[in-house]
Amino acid sequence: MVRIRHLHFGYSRRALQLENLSLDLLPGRIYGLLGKNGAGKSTLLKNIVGLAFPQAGTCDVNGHPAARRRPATLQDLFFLPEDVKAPAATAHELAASTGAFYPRFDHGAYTAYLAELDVPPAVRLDKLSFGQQKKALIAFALATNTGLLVLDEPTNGLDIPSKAQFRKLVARALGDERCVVISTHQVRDLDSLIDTVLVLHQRRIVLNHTIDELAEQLAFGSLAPGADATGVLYHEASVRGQQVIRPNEAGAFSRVDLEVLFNALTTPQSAVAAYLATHRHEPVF
Ligand SMILES: Nc1ncnc2c1ncn2[C@@H]1O[C@H](COP(=O)(O)OP(=O)(O)OP(=O)(O)O)[C@@H](O)[C@H]1O
Repeated sequence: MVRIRHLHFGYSRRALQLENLSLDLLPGRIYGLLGKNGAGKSTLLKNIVGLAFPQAGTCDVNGHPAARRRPATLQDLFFLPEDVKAPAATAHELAASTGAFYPRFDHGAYTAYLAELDVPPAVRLDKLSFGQQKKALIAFALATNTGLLVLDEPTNGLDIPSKAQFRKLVARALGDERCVVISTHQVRDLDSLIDTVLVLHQRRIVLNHTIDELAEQLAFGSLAPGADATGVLYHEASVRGQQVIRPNEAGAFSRVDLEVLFNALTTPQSAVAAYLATHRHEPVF
C-alpha cells in the first residue's frame, strides 16, 4: 500500500529530518508511529500523504508517487492532521458536502461513531470544544472507509473515556483492506490497539516489528532489589520497581510494555535495538 525507498527530506537543504528512510506499510495492519517530540513523525506522515515532497528517494501509495496527489489516490486516503481545524458546518453538513468525495463513505457508520463519541451532530463544529472537534473529525475519518487512514496524534486533546472509545472504534473499523497509521508521543494511548510498532529516531525508522514478534523475542518484567541483572538488555527505575527487558530465551509470553520499549530504543547505543537487529531477517531495501 505504501512503499518508501531511500527517502531524504528536510525543510531546508542544510538539515535533514528524514534520512535514507525505507519502509513498507501493508493493508490489514494498524501501525503505531512513535517518536520523541520533534523526531519527524508529522513530517513522515506528510510525505506519505503527498503534502511534503522528498528531496531524494521515493514514496509511493498504491504504486503512484504520493506527491503527485492523483484524485484516485486522494479518494482512497484520509489524513487527519494534528491541529485539526473544523469547518463552519455541522457534522451532518460536513458529511453531505465532503463525504461525497470518498466513494465508500458510510453515512450510517458516521452517525453511529458521532453518537458513540458523544458529538452533537447538529451543532456547528467550529463552535465545539477542541476535543469535540477532534472527535467529529475522527468519526468522519473512520467513516470514509479509505484504504489508507493516517492519523497524526489523534488522541491529543481527548479525555480519558474518549481515548478508550477511540481505540475501540479504530479496532472495529480496520478490515483486511485497510491500513491505519497513527502517530503519537503518548505511547500508552495506543496500548492494545496497534499490531505493528514503528519507532522514528534520529531521522530513521529504528524499529518496525509486530507486537507478536516483539513478544516472541523480548521478555518484559521487573527486577527485585538485589536480584541478578545478568543478561538484562535494558532497565529503568519506575514506581513499580526496576523495569527490565531481557532476551526471551525461555519462550515465555510477556506483555510488551511500549513505554519501556520506546525508552530502551531511544537510549544511546541501545542494546535492545542491537539485539533485535541480530535476531531478525530485516528486509533489504
Ligand atoms: N514547516 C516547517 N518548516 C520548518 N521546519 C519544520 C516545519 N515543520 C516541522 N519542522 C521541524 O521539523 C522537525 C520535525 O517536526 P515534526 O513536526 O515532524 O515532529 P514530530 O515528531 O511530529 O513532533 P511532535 O511530537 O512534537 O508533534 C522539528 O525540528 C520541527 O521544528
